[in-house]
Amino acid sequence: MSKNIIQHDYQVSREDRKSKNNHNSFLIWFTGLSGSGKSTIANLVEQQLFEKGIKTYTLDGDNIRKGINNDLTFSPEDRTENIRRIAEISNLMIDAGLVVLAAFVSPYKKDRENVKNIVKNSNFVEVFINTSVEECERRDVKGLYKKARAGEIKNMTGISAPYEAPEQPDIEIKTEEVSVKEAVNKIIDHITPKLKLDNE
Ligand SMILES: Nc1ncnc2c1ncn2[C@@H]1O[C@H](COP(=O)(O)OS(=O)(=O)O)[C@@H](OP(=O)(O)O)[C@H]1O
Ligand SMILES: Nc1ncnc2c1ncn2[C@@H]1O[C@H](COP(=O)(O)OP(=O)(O)O)[C@@H](O)[C@H]1O
Repeated sequence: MSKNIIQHDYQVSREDRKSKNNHNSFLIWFTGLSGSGKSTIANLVEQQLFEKGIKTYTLDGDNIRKGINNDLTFSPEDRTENIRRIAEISNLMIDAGLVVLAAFVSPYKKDRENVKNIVKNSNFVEVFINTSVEECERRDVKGLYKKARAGEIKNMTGISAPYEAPEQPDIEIKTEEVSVKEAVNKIIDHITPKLKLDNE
């Protein structure tokens, strides 16, 4: 089927959009357990970028799993499809000239590798929000761990489903050791050089 799909080249290119925005576009991918701190940190990173005039957009479970991916469960296969679609959406947004922040548990290494392949290595910054399951369970922001322990939620990452930690993330944040502010600063410091256009 795909052999009959012929890509149309449009006159306004990704490069044109980047130079109009005066910054590069890429994907900052936050992975970690539920309650690890992905949304808290991504939200503050986006605010700082936004205030500097950077064009951003954040994708997270709320706007994706309630919308375009509302047909998907937490089975391994559906998580893979969830992450694949998010990667494709991110790729379009990168094309549109945005700095995309994506905050998903994304527990499988092969799925995160697939994201990197879809958006291309140079457009992918992996941020591992490394918080122990004990701490996430203690925080239990949404009461999900309690439900998982009671057997009301199956496939709960960290309890009854695996989390494959990144081995060489671009950035690792141990939230039990650093404050939210320190975490945000570390990420901003890492991505600031990446924002600069190559011809500057
Ligand atoms: N079984 C199970 N395991 C993990 N998480 C669960 C589960 N059921 C519901 N939730 C809630 O869904 C959010 C995770 O969705 P994601 O799309 O990020 O998951 S995944 O990347 O497809 O694994 C996750 O959001 P965050 O807490 O923001 O990570 C949870 O609120
Ligand atoms: N250093 C830290 N970094 C991020 N979150 C932290 C930190 N210390 C405590 N928290 C708290 O942990 C919780 C993380 O929740 P959330 O950001 O929704 O996680 P996730 O998006 O990974 O599910 C928040 O209540 C946040 O205030």
